[in-house]
Formats: sequence, structure tokens, C-alpha cells
Amino acid sequence: MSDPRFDLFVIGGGSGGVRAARLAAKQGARVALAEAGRLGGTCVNLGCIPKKIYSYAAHHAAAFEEAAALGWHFDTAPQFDWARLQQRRADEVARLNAVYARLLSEAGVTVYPARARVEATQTVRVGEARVHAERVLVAAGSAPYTPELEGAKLAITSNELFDLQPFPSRLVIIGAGYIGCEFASIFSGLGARVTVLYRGDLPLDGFDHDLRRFAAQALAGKGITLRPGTPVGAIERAGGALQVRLANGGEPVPADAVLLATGRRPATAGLGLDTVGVALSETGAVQVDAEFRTSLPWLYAIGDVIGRQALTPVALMQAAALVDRLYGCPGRARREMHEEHEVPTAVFCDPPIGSVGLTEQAARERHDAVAVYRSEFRSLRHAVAGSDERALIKLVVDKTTDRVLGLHMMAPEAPEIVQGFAVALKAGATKALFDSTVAVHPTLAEEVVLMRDEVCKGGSSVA
Ligand SMILES: Cc1cc2nc3c(=O)[nH]c(=O)nc-3n(C[C@H](O)[C@H](O)[C@H](O)COP(=O)(O)OP(=O)(O)OC[C@H]3O[C@@H](n4cnc5c(N)ncnc54)[C@H](O)[C@@H]3O)c2cc1C
Ligand SMILES: NC(=O)c1ccc[n+]([C@@H]2O[C@H](COP(=O)([O-])OP(=O)(O)OC[C@H]3O[C@@H](n4cnc5c(N)ncnc54)[C@H](O)[C@@H]3O)[C@@H](O)[C@H]2O)c1
Repeated sequence: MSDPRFDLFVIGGGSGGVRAARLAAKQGARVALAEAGRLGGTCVNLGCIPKKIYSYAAHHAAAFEEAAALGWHFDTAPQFDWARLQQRRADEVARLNAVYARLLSEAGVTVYPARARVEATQTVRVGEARVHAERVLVAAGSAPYTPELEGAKLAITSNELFDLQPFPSRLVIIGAGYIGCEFASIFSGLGARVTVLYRGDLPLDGFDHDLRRFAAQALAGKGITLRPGTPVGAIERAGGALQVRLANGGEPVPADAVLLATGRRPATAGLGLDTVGVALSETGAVQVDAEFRTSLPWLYAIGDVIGRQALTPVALMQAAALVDRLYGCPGRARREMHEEHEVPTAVFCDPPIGSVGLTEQAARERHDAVAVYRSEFRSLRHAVAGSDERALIKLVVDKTTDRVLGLHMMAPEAPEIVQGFAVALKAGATKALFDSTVAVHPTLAEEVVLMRDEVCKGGSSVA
């Protein structure tokens, strides 16, 4: 029997790969997809979705306290059951795996539940089969990066965290990026004593400096121990538990579990890309142009594997843009991928962060005159519940054009609020337009359209 032939062969059934396969099949292309693990990829199985489920659970710790302040009483203290949360998460992930399988099947995509490797020009080896395709799309995602560190094998990554047993009373997290901050809040909320060790002076590299400072205070205010400027020397066994030895010689930090949250790298190892001579970056990212073409005319790549912004909606948008270009109807508008700074993003720590557009620092580098509006306050909900939790909302404006360049928030529901304002920023809304928008009262979000006093230059929020 001759080898199967397709128009498009997709390697990886995660956010980007599934979207590309379905859209291309709907346009009439003969499409196959290989997935070595579970359909849905990182986001569904080991990322956004299970993380958000755990985050919902963690937020209840504060909600119970608030409830008590608002007149509720419980005859017994609420008890948390880690195994039950894990099971609920596993059930939901399994449901989503089935949804993805159904969507692919309904679109007519042939799914190979196996690891794929590029073997030669327009040829892929998948399990025992050899398959030919006019085009091959690499959407293989990324994997946790483990730094050279003595005892690193004793630590876990976010991949293992979801099924960790038993629940760690003391969790030490190395790295204070997205994953470090999100899991610090989750495990702290669920009752662990959490310590975050990081090299820099503030968490969340790349975010607005003022927001980062505020975030450090907010996380510490929730009982998380933050240790900036603390490089790690080694992870070692200590009695029945672990300890993290510090490179600066400080007292070792005891732990029941150590989480490496030190970034992710494109998952290009073993894909056979070297055999066909595709250009990779130093970190292993597949090099593509603005239209996701590699150095070979039949090979494309999208998502985390190209080493740009590692976010699900980015992979989804890249998939749509690519398929529109390759298989779209003539005359119909093509979707395009945005400029990176237009991508809204959230960190689901507690309180959560929502951010879109330029940070104050980036705005000052690119624009002659920048105005900053900043509001830090205690929300009605927290005031009435007797909580000290504060919210930060910050607008960055180009003074020359009055255009709002950035919105950065750390507040309850910040990700939900920022999603809406991202449309306004993309549409080029001015500060005057924000000012002329009627507020919704009483809300936290109304503050975004009520800020009138520019932070005076001497009092700039940038350190
Ligand atoms: C803990 C965590 C939380 C996150 N939270 C968020 C969030 O809240 N919001 C957000 O936007 N993003 C979040 N992300 C990032 C998001 O998950 C990724 O950006 C997104 O999944 C990337 O999609 P992708 O299609 O590029 O890769 P993936 O979704 O990783 O899919 C790649 C797939 O390819 C498969 N594969 C790899 N090699 C092969 C091969 N040779 N053959 C066959 N199959 C192969 C893998 O098994 C995997 O299923 C999170 C990530 C992590 C780790
Ligand atoms: N809410 C979301 O959208 C979300 C959530 C989780 C992950 N993600 C995506 O996944 C990516 C990976 O997340 P992440 O938190 O692992 O990466 P990150 O890049 O956000 O943070 C990595 C952290 O590790 C530190 N680090 C790097 N190398 C180190 C070393 N050798 N020793 C000590 N510290 C080191 C960095 O200084 C930084 O604090 C994110 O960049 C993001 O794109 C998104």
C-alpha cells in the first residue's frame, strides 16, 4: 500500500496545531495531525485550564473570610481536599480532550496519536507510518527549561505540579515570572507556606515597573515570602524533605517540594528539523518570517515553538493568520497577527494582573512626551470585608496624540476588565475618549475612565 498523502500535516495537537488543522480542513484541505500526548496540548492539559481551576479553588480561602465579614457563619471551619480538586481538574481536562477529538473528527482531520518526526522533504515519520504532505506545520509547543543546577532532578516543574502528592506544606519556587507568581498564589491560597526565590529585584520581568513593585507588595501581603536577589546554589535532600541551598551562603530554605519556574524552551528536540536543515535560534526556536514560513518553502511553524510570546491566544491567532493565507477564500479578509505590544495578557496570581499595551518604560523610550495616570485604592468590597487588599490601575498616554498606549492593573477581575479595554486601545482610543465615557457605578473598572490627575513628572512612578 502506498504512503498516505495530505495537503497539510500538522505536528502537535495543542492550541495552535488543532486550530490550524481544523480551519484548513474546513477550507477543503486534506489534513492530518500528530499528537504524541493528549489533545489540547499544554494549555488544556498542563497549563491555562488546570491552572485556572486551581486558581478558582485558591481564591476561596479569601472568599470564606470575606463571607464571614459579611454576615455568614460556618459551624465548622472549611476543609480543603487536595485529592478532590485534583480529580475535578482531571475530569474537566478529560472532557476537553474529548471535545478536541470530536472537533477534529467533525472537521475531517486524520489524527495520528503518535510522535512525528520530519524525515525528508515533505515527508513525515509518525509512529510506524510514513506520510507525505505538500505542507508541514510544526506546532510542537515548548517544554519547561531546567537550569544547570546541582540537585535539579529533585525539583519538579509545572508539568508535575498538578498531580503532586501529597500536598506540600512548604513549597519553594525558583523564578518569579508568570508561573512562579501564579503558583505562589495558588499554593498559598490552598494553605501551603510559599517562598519564592529569584535573581532580580522584582518579580515579573517585562511588566510595567510600577506594577511589578506593587505586585511584590501585594504577594507579600498575602503571606508569600518573596526573596529577591537570591540565586540558588543547589537543591538537596534534608531528612525526609528537601532544602534549597543559596548561592550567597544564606540559611538553606527547607521545602517539601521545589518548583522550577525558570521559563520554557521551544520543543524542537527530536523533530528531525536538523535532517532537513531548518534554521533554529540559540534556544532552539524555529526561525520563521512574518508569515510563519521557515527557511524551507514547504515547512511552517507557529506557537510556542517559534519562541515569540508563549500565550494560547497568540498561537490561535497565528494559526488563523497562516491558514487564511494558505487556504483562505480569495477576496475574503485575512486575519493578521498583531504587533507584540498589542497582545493583552494576564497573570492569574492573587489579586490578578491584567496588562495591555506599552509599559511606562517602553512608552518613554518610544514617545517624546508621556503622561501617566495612576490610582491605588481599596475597593468597596475589600473595605467592607475589613481586608487591606489594594488595587492598582495605571494608564500610560502619549501626550502628543492623547492616545492611550497602555493599561496595567492588579485588582480583582483585572484580566476580565483589561480584555474589554484592549479593544479600545487597539482602536486607538484617546484619553479624552476614556474621560468622556460614562462610568458604571459602583464598580472597580469605573476607575479606568475616572482618572483625571496626571502623575506629575517629579513624582513619576518609575523608580
Ligand atoms: C503552567 C502554564 C500555565 C499557562 N497559562 C496560560 C494562560 O493562562 N494563558 C495563556 O494564554 N497561556 C498560558 N500558558 C501558555 C500556553 O499554554 C501556551 O502558550 C500554548 O499552549 C502554546 O500552544 P502551542 O500550540 O504552541 O503548543 P502546545 O499547546 O504546547 O502544543 C504542542 C503539542 O505538540 C505535541 N508534540 C510535541 N512534539 C511532538 C511530536 N514530535 N509529535 C507529535 N506531537 C508533538 C505536544 O505533546 C503538545 O501537545 C501557560 C503555560 C503553562 C506551562
Ligand atoms: N497567564 C499566562 O498567560 C501564563 C501563565 C504561565 C505561563 N505562561 C507562558 O509560559 C511562559 C513560561 O512561564 P515561566 O514563568 O516559566 O517563564 P517566565 O519567563 O515568565 O519567568 C521565568 C523566571 O525564571 C527566572 N529564571 C530564568 N532562568 C533562571 C535560572 N537559571 N535561575 C534562576 N532563575 C531563572 C527568570 O528570571 C524569571 O523570573 C511565560 O513566559 C508565558 O509566556 C503564560
